[in-house]
Amino acid sequence: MYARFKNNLQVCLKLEVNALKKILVLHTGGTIAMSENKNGGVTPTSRNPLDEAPDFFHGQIDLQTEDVFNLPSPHIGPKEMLKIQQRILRASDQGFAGVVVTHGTDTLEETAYFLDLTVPDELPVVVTGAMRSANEIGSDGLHNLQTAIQTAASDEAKGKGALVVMNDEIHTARFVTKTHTTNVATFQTPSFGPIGLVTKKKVIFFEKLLSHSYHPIDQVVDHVYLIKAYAGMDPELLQLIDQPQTNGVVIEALGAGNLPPQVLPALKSLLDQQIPVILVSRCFNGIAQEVYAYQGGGIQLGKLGVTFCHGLNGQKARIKLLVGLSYGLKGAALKTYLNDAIS
Ligand SMILES: NC(=O)C[C@H](N)C(=O)O
Repeated sequence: MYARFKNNLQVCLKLEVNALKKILVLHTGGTIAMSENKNGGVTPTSRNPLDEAPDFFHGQIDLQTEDVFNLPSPHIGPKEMLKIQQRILRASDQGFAGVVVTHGTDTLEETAYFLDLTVPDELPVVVTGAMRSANEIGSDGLHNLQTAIQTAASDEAKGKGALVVMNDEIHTARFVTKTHTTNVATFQTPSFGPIGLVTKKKVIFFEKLLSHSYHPIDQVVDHVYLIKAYAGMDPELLQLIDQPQTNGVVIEALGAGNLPPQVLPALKSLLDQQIPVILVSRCFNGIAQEVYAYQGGGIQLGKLGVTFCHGLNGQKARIKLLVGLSYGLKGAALKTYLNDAIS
């Protein structure tokens, strides 16, 4: 379906590229590969809209395109993420200078962070998508694809971990999140902001990555859960996942990292069985920390053995827990791995 685009598109970065670079574009589906039908529903089409991509760069980038699969992103889970990662790991041996992944936006931040945690950062990986399908007015797919390729081809993109490029902004996969259901400016990085911009003339980075570790896993564990705390939280939620197959749980806690006291017995039962329990905040900004000393407060939770994961949102912390467990990390090593989100 993508063959014509794949084989014919010899594109070039019209701006600041010195040598011909080999960039791999991996399509995985999402709105960027969809069109609106006559009833107003947005669906994957038999002819992929990206086939219509113009020759943006006039032969100055050696661009190769492949379909990994064509799925709406709510159909994507860790097994599909692993498939994308395995293809990217092969790409570095095949002489590609960078990889762009097109992806549905609903779970884009999770796939992007999975790639950040499992691919070495010498190979730029840039994930992009679209909020408007190909035949909607103001469709953003081709523009995002173009700017993502520009970013992947930029020398500065190396050593930054996986990136998300949408709406002319460059964000780290680690912290970016989808903040709006439909707006094209949906991808934002709470607390920190973007680390770069794609302008009409060039790709500009204004932040450096301080540290990056990766774990090249080749399988993924399952039964890693994500639960959100709320006022009057029912302990039954935690009791329900108290099962032999449970590998770990992330809780989006209240405020700075606190839980209602009535869930403590169920929480303790999980911890007594060495099931890792990771705490993040349900707040949009800031980090979860051991601050409060009342019952259910962060200090008590820390003493019980809960792991605080600083700065990640719930869905990212779940991906990190899943990657750590899939790599075989346990006990103190797993705790350190999850603590270290910011640095
Ligand atoms: N804008 C999008 O891509 C949303 C779509 N539902 C998806 O994630 O596949």
